[in-house]
Amino acid sequence: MRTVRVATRTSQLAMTQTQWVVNELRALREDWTFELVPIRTKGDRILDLTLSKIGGKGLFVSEIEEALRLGQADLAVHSMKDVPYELAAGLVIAGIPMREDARDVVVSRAGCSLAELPNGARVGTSSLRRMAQLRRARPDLRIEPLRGNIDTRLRRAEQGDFDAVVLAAAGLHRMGWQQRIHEYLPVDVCVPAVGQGVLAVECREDDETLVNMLNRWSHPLTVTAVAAERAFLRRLQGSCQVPIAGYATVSGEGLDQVIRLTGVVAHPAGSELLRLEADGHDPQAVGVKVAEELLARGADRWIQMALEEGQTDAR
Ligand SMILES: NCc1[nH]cc(CCC(=O)O)c1CC(=O)O
Repeated sequence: MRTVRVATRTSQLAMTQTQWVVNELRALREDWTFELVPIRTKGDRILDLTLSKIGGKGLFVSEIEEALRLGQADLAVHSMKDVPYELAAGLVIAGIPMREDARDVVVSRAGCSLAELPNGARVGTSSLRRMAQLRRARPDLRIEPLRGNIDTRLRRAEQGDFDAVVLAAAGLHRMGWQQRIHEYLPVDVCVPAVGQGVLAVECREDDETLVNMLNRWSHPLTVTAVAAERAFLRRLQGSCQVPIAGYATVSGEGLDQVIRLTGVVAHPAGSELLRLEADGHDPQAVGVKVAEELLARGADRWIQMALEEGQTDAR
C-alpha cells in the first residue's frame, strides 16, 4: 500500500497524458493510490512570447522537477520533447512508454495539404524547427510564430488568422482530435523534434520501487530511439534558440539491433539547413556521430550564434 503523488502541468493535454499514465500504473499496482499534484509552470503562464524569446531550458519542466526534489510529488509526467537533456540532480526518467506518432501535421482552414496551400499563405507554428523546414519545403509561405495550447492554436486557424497551423500529431491524437488533421508531414519533409510523441515519466533516482516498476513498464524500442535522439541533442548542447530536429528508428533485435538517426540543424533565422543520417548498433554512439558530423559541416557556427544572442537578451 502506497500513495503516489503525481505532479502534472495543468493544460488539457498534460492532464490527459498524466491520467493515461496513472491508469497504466494503477493496473500494475492495484494496491496503490495515485494523487494528482497540479502545477502551473512558467511556460504555461507566459504565452505572449515565442518560446525562443523567453529563453532558458525546461520552461515546462523545472518547477515540476523542483516539486519532485522537495518530495512534494513522487513522479511527474512530461512530454519528452519538453525535457532538457540535463535533468535536475537526483532525478531520472525511469518510464518511457511506446511512442505515439512522431510526425508533425497540417491543420488548414480550407482542408488542404502543405503542397495545396495557395502562394503566400499564412502558416502558424510554435517552433523554429518547423519554421526552418517548412520554409525549405515552401519558400513562398508566410510562416509566423504561434504559441498557446493546442486548442488555442487550432482555433486561430479556424478563425482565419492563419491559413494553416502545423503541430505535433501526438498531441492531437492524445486529445482525440485526429479528425481535424489534413496532412501528416513525412518525417523527411519535417524531421520531428527530439523526443516528439514520447512521454517521459520522471522520479527520484533513490526511489527504487518506482524506478524498477517504471523500467519494467517502459517500451524498449522507444527507450533506445530516445537514447539516440537525446545523445544527439546533448552533443549539440542545443537550446530552444537554434532549430534542431532529431528522429531515430530502431529495427532488428538484440545484437542485430540497428538504430537509424536523422539529424537536422538550421541557421537561427531558418535560412540554411543541414541534414544528415547515420546508423549503428549503439544509440549513444549514433547520436554523437550525427551531431559531430553536423558540427563539422558548419552547424557549430549557428549554435554559437544563438548562444551569443541568448546572452545579450535581457531576460
Ligand atoms: N511544444 C509543445 C508540445 N510539447 C509536447 C507536445 C505534444 C506532442 C508531443 O508529445 O511530442 C506539444 C505540442 C506541439 O508541439 O504541437
